[in-house]
Amino acid sequence: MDTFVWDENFTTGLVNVDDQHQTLIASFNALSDALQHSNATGDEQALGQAYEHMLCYTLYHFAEEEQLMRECGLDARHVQTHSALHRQFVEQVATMWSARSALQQPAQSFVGFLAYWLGMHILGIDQAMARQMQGLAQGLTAEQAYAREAQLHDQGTQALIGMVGRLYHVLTVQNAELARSNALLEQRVVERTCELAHANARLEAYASTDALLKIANRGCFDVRIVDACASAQRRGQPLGLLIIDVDHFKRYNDSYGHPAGDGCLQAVARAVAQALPRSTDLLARYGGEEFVVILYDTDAAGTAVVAARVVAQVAALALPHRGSDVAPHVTVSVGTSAHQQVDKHAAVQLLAQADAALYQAKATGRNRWVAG
Ligand SMILES: Nc1nc2c(ncn2[C@@H]2O[C@H](COP(=O)(O)OP(=O)(O)OP(=O)(O)O)[C@@H](O)[C@H]2O)c(=O)[nH]1
Repeated sequence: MDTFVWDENFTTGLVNVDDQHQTLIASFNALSDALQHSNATGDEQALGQAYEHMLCYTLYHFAEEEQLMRECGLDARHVQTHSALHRQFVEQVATMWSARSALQQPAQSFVGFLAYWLGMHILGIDQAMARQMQGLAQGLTAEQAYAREAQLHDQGTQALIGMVGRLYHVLTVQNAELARSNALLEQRVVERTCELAHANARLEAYASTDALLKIANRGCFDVRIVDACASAQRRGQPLGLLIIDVDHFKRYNDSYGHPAGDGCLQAVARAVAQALPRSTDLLARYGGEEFVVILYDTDAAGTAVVAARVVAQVAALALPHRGSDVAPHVTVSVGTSAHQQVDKHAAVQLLAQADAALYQAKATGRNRWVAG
């Protein structure tokens, strides 16, 4: 549907100018269609082409009109004002075009601006140009034609035309500013969302990490073991578990003091982490001096290998422990469990079995692992 409809009042009587106005209106209407179309389909390429075409033709028409005015010898004051309006239009249209993505209703705003501007321009200054050209043809001097044109309009009409022109200018500037502040606002929202996501991630990590040992805490383990069982069940994969307890740790604290005990736990956590073959395995602090490890896709044999490695790795630390009657250094006991086929009760069972095995490891001399 045509946005801008030709009206006989737009006829200036200058054949070339009228023809060009008709072509210009056709290019405005084509752009209007492309805007509506791109709204519905997102086809930016056709829209860009329609805009380029409209702009090129506008520039061509303005240049032709300005040349015609000079050739006819119109009064310089008119030529100057008229050319300034052309330049203003090109600036305004470019501003609106670049800001259109931030406008509430880009198609309506943009096309509305084109239609009203062109209407005002043809009815106003283009008709004034045509009348002055007629004046010249009738033998008036450029100055006389210009003066007669001024008399044609009462002061109220002149002021009104001037005001409408200024109104367009203000509107365009405001639209551009609105678009800029919208873009700024959007950017701020993106930045704040990003900061919030980082803060949430930090909070989540903080909430699921043991402050002393910097490994997963009990809460994290409780969630992960349920997930691990569900995943193993779904994929038909085995799942292994270790519970690790530092031997005679109370005596360690008693002998070396609580801060040294903290350091010992940190060293043990590092040693256990080194004994874990896969980055997907989860080491967590189960409580006090107890650790727990989830071994994904690991059967009983694999679990036994890891358990043996944990016991050896901690012993290899050779951390002196004068209170221990097991060895002169810090040792751990490990209870293991592994399910070949995981079902929905697996988490509770794996923990109970590993716990019972740990008890056995303690009861049978410590510094060892026992399979549950
Ligand atoms: N330094 C320190 N000690 C802790 C921490 N958490 C728990 N403990 C201590 O660890 C000790 C655990 O002692 P018990 O549960 O009796 O076990 P144990 O002495 O290791 O003896 P077994 O397990 O039988 O070998 C307690 O004295 C707790 O106070 C901690 O974060 N830092």
